[in-house]
Amino acid sequence: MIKLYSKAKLPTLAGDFEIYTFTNDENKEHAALVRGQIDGRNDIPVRIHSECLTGDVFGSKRCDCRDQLLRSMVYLGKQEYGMLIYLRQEGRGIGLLDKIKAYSLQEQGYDTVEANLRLGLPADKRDYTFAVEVLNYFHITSIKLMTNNPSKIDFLEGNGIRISERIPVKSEPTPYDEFYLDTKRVKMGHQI
Ligand SMILES: Nc1nc2c(ncn2[C@@H]2O[C@H](COP(=O)(O)OP(=O)(O)OP(=O)(O)O)[C@@H](O)[C@H]2O)c(=O)[nH]1
Ligand SMILES: [Zn+2]
Repeated sequence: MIKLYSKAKLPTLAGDFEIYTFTNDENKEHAALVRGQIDGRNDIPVRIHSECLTGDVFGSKRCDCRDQLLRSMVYLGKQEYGMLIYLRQEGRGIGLLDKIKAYSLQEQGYDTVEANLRLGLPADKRDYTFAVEVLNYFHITSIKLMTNNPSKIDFLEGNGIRISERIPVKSEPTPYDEFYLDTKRVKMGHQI
């Protein structure tokens, strides 16, 4: 169960948000960026973003994470109501240390899925329970989810959150992430 820990105003390059932090069973420093008075307000746009230090912070070209994060924030910054939930589950949940190991295997020709499996780790180890609990905290039962990932939709729908609409999150492919995006589409079912 989560419990509100702290909140404060957070003006950003993409607009004004409020940042909420919660204590949680995993003891992870997840956060939610909120726009407007969203309590009990259904069908607001929500982005659930998984941490990518290399992309989100350093601007790595190996993935489209930063592009998706910035585009989501710019979109949300223009809405009256909305939320971005930022989950600290780096590397699809395997953590930064093993993600970089997986990158090194990808340099030997494995794709993003094969590299995880070769390390004896699941292709995707993520869990969206915290996001469901944040939505419950705000008494929201139905959202417009900003994603291309069908398994995220399945998880939320399996946990009491209706997805009334899917808002695609586009990113501009580059020569560096073409193969990665292709693998996401072919092996992980992403609608890109
Ligand atoms: N293990 C591993 N993780 C990666 C790799 N590239 C990106 N990631 C992680 O993948 C996560 C983002 O997942 P994506 O598949 O890009 O997007 P998504 O959240 O599933 O789907 P969208 O909602 O459509 O963005 C972040 O946690 C990144 O750190 C990689 O090659 N290996
Ligand atoms: Zn990334």
